[in-house]
Amino acid sequence: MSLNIRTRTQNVDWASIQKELDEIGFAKLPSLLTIGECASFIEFYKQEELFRSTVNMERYRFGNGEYKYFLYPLPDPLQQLRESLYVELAKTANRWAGYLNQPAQFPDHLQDFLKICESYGQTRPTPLMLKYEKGGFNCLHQDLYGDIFFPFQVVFGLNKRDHDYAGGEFILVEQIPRAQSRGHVITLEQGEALIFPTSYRPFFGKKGYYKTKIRHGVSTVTSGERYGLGIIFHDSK
Ligand SMILES: O=C(O)CCC(=O)C(=O)O
Ligand SMILES: [Fe+2]
Repeated sequence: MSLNIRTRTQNVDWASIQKELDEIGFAKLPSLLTIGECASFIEFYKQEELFRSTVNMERYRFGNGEYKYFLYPLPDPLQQLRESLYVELAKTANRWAGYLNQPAQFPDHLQDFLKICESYGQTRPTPLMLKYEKGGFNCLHQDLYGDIFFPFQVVFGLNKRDHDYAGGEFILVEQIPRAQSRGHVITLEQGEALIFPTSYRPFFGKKGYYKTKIRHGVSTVTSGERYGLGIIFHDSK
């Protein structure tokens, strides 16, 4: 039997992930979800009662595709992922705040961070699922839903690249002050995830650390259907 998701998350080599996050700002997680778990998330997508809203991306000119925000209570595997990933990433978030001479502001556990969100009127759940068909894409954006935001988010690939779909690479664009922007293209295998900055990262330059603004998106899906699971830690207004 496979270990529960919380234990699998704890067993990741976080020291090397932390190092990668410090060096390049983003890091891939090894497959945390089994193929069966990916399939059950794709099944969730059809169950309207699990979601609080559905967004047609074309309508808002966000891209071409559809996404749905989950309702509370989140499905158990998602709750486990959100809580256990938060514990590790809060360490990085506080370290990054230190690089930028800000106080450590992220509590050790998700439930305490969500209390801070609540005090700012951010109470609606933000974890989401996204679906793109041929021709689908997601414009470069940031997912900020109020004054409070957690500096990392995580996205999981739920189906098999170059089998269930083609194209649809994940894109990060880093806006470097007084310089040209840098793009990163990341492919996700089924069950793999990417940790990336929600808004900015501390970048070590000649005069110490400064912030580079980071936006993310998805390139055009050229065939098939691509499903993703996005874990955002701050709640929304
Ligand atoms: O579909 C994707 O991979 C993009 C996900 C995304 O924008 C998010 O998780 O915030
Ligand atoms: Fe996003």
